Amino acid sequence: MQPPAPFRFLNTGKTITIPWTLHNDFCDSLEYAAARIDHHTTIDDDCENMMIPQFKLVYDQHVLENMHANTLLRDLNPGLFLNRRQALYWDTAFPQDSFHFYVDSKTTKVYSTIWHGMKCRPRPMEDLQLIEGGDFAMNQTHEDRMIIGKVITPVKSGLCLSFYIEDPSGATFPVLINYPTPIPHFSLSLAKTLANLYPLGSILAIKSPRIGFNANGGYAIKVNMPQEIEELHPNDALLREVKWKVGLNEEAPKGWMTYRRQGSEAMGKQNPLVALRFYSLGLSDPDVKNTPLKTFTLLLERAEVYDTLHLHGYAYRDAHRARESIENNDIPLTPGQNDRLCLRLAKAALGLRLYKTALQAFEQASPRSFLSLELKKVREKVVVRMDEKQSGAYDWLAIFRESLEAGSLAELDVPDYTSPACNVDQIPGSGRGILATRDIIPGELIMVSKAIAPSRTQLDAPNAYINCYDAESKSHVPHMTYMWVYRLLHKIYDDPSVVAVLEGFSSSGKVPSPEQLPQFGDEDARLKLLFATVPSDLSLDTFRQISKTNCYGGWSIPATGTGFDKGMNDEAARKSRKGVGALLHGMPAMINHSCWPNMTECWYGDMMILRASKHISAGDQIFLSYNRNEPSYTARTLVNWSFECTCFLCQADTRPHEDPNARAILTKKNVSLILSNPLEAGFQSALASKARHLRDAEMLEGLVMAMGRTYAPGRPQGTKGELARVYSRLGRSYFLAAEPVKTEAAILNFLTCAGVSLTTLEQERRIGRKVYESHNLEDDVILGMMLLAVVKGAKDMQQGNKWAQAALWIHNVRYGGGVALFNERYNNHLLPYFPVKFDLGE
Ligand SMILES: C[S@@+](CC[C@H](N)C(=O)[O-])C[C@H]1O[C@@H](n2cnc3c(N)ncnc32)[C@H](O)[C@@H]1O
Repeated sequence: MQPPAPFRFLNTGKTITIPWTLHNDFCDSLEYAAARIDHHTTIDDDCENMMIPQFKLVYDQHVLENMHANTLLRDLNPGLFLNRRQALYWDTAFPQDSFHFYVDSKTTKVYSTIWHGMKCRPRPMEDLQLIEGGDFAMNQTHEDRMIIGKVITPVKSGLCLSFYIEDPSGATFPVLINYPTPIPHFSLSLAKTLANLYPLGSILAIKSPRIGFNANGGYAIKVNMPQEIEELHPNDALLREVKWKVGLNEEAPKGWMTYRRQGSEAMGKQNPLVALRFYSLGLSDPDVKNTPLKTFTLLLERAEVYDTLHLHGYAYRDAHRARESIENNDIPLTPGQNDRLCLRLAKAALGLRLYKTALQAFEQASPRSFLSLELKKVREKVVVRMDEKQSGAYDWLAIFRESLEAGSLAELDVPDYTSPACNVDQIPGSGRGILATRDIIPGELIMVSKAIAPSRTQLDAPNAYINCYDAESKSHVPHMTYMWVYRLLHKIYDDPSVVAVLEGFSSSGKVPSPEQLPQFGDEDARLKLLFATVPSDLSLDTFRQISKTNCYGGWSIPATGTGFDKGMNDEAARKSRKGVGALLHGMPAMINHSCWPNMTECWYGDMMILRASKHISAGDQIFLSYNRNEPSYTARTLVNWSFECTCFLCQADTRPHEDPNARAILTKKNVSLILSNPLEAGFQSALASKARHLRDAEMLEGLVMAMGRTYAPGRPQGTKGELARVYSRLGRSYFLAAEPVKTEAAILNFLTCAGVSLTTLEQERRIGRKVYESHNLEDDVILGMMLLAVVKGAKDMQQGNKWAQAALWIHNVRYGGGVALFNERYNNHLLPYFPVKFDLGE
């Protein structure tokens, strides 16, 4: 009988030979995979161009998945394992495999994984049974087992981290680690770091291992999270009985001081991940385990590393264990040691936003220690945070600056806040929702909420597309969701109280009652949970449901407000904003949607801030727009919500005589004019080319007429968002063409169509401002008002100031922070272009 032809992997060109015994299964699998391909062709926005490779990988995945299920490794074709000699050869023969993790690549790489259930806590080694590699079955996660092996080849970092280990029986296995470090983006470019995390000769315990295929069609142990691997000290008690048949000599045991020094050197080189390895090795030294003061020292040092990595839960647990190791053995501490303990406890508690706990830590500190300055600084910050939590009076300018400093994945220690003016209640037809308990005015702060798990795919996995397949629900998991879940798992390991929050979300189709709301603010409960065993594991499917119904796509507030030069160019505006990614929030997830909302949201780093944008009466429901609160955002109507929106705007859109199609065609045809920037050649030359601006204006006036005819007669003026955009652009052309009267008319039309309601004379007298409330709080409304301020101010400075103050008011409703923040965002940008200095009041 002829052996079957090798199977060529579609995406790689690599081949494997299918043994006869499996040939029929294999062919069935192919058919099965082909039948399922349609199901897997939808991908998210980030990865449009990856359609075909992803498609092929899914195909491969199904083929492989169905091939050898439930078969023990020792029964499989041994040809698919490399022996030791081959493994070492692999290392030298393919040096080109050794490139940085993801980051060097110019093209997106597609990488497949199958995820079998989420482990919400790292498994302690005591719970696991030690077995040999041959006892594993294919494509199964061996929940209660672990395998021990020595690293016998240097680490290579291609699409995932890979190296070979040899188990005590002498069998070799490749190990593939998808994300080898606790914070995904740390995994990306640190080739040296990665090699140092798993050096030659180190002894690893791989917990709950799973056997799958590597890209060459051979077998490999697959690891998703770094917590699934633990390094053992050469003198570890577990190794006492282990007899190595062959293999490298393990790293000679070093004294604990050596590990400590190496840890501190790694920190000095700003390599916290390597430091973590050394401190952990030191801590697992049996000598250290028996000497409380050594344990204390190393734990505090490791806690500092965790703090640097923003893993405050781990930091707190280490500091707490350090304290216990001393207290349980009645060991006196020097004032210096005591204060280091207090500082570590307080910093970790601040990071976790456990302010009462942080204050308690300070109480133990001595008043005149060498750390007193640092302790004082941290204490002051804690006091400010407690105040904010109590009163809702935040220093937005300081928080804004902090969010910029901390970069695009800023994780701030700002407290959450929910105004007493609102309450969660059951809403017929839409589950839980939030009602106003009293009248609320525009600009009132309603909620502040830190994201539970921020994730940005561009940062967490640049140039990579992860094609994840959930083995439990047998379905494909979008890349964004996969990355978010990955981060969320780290958050759960760090702070298990997150699980309690997740359980409060409507994830299973049935909506929990308001009483089942997770307790977001209970510090004592959170502290207790930090030391509790997380009971349940959540399935990837549950995570996916939670992310689908409750995640917001956030944009952190940019350093500068949109000025005249940036205009309304969507693309430019998009680039200038920093996407925070998929964000899950606690309380804000209780808010229902309306395309005509009465609230506005913004983000400072991972903090979501919600303020009322309109007057809300007691008993009214408060709404957010899950899209953007700009009526001109036409994509709004294309979104396929899982519910029918019946808001004012959707009603207007579906009236008889509306012609949204004609409107969409007109917008599309003229998009380059509407979105063009009249300031392309700079402010001065733009002012000089009056004729060009008048030509633009003429075309825009024509567009206003044509667009106007697409709306049904009697449609409320404030819901004509597409028209608003045209008017806004028209206003800027007239402004540059030095046509003040026409500028004023165009901008006033823009504001009306954008949903800004201006005050009547009586209202203006009463509340002292030009704007009563506004549906649209985007930056171009602020810009429009500033232009109006300039043209009005040329004739009447008082009127000019009023419009400048209106712009400030809009800014303040959305972002808070008053004149100080407005100046910070506009002073180098918009205000210097104007011939007059406005009195912004306040
Ligand atoms: C972020 S949650 C809002 C809180 C949710 N009502 C609850 O009880 O947990 C989003 C979900 O609420 C429901 N929802 C939100 N806005 C709605 C609306 N305007 N009409 C009907 N259902 C809505 C939908 O089921 C949606 O998937």
